[in-house]
Amino acid sequence: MLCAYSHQTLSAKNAIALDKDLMSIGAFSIDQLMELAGLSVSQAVYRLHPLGKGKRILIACGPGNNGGDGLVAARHLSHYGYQPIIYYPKQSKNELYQRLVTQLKNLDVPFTEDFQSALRESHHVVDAIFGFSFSGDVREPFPSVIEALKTTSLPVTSVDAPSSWDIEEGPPKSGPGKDFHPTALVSLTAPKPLVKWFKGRHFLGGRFLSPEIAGKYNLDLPEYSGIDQIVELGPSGQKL
Ligand SMILES: NC(=O)C1=CN([C@@H]2O[C@H](COP(=O)(O)OP(=O)(O)OC[C@H]3O[C@@H](n4cnc5c(N)ncnc54)[C@H](O)[C@@H]3O)[C@@H](O)[C@H]2O)[C@@H](O)CC1
Ligand SMILES: [K+]
Repeated sequence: MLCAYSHQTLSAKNAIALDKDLMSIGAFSIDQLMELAGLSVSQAVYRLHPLGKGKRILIACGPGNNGGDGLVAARHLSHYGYQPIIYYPKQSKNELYQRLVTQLKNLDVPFTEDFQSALRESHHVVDAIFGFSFSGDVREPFPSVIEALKTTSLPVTSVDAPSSWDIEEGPPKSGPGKDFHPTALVSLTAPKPLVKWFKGRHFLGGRFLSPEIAGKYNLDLPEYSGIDQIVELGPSGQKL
């Protein structure tokens, strides 16, 4: 049964504030949060796209933490038996990301600079390009990548936000992201206001909220079951 409820979304401003609270009040390190976020994404891909549907998963990673979630998800997917391939054109020099890249190289996970060719050989795409800190027009080299995500016939799973969507206002009215509607979305911590415009399969992940922090942001979120790192929601964030 679907039942709508209030306070199920987090504005971009509150998502940033909550992220800081998780690291101060919550005493988490960014590595821990990214690991749990990426683990959630890997579980959503496994749920949506079991190994028998095809093993080649193209993971498009952006320059920030959304991209880091993609790198972590790729490592888990490799351990599950998938064959991830990474497109990561704007690599951060930050030590955290460099370690994530080394971990993937140690598993012989390939990196590519040719997104279009990799797309032709893949079975599923993970969009880990931009999350809650995206703003403005999409800058190079990502416009053609977003355009390809929009037109591909492959399923696309977006991490935290469909990349190029405004966190509050949803799909852009012009540019490469116009009419980009991914197959699935994994909202991290809590759905963002953009879910009002989302129509696909929707999961919540990032199982790290304490009652204190959830209460501070007045979040009324569903319970995770057993050892699951994800819980399925309605497209606009309703509890199922
Ligand atoms: N508390 C949470 O919910 C957590 C969130 N995490 C992830 O962190 C994400 C937010 O990470 P960040 O704040 O690093 O930001 P993002 O990863 O959303 O994006 C920031 C990067 O994108 C670039 N960028 C922004 N607008 C652009 C444009 N128009 N064209 C081209 N490049 C653009 C910025 O220069 C910056 O490098 C979340 O969406 C989520 O995926 C997790 O890693 C950890 C826990
Ligand atoms: K994304």
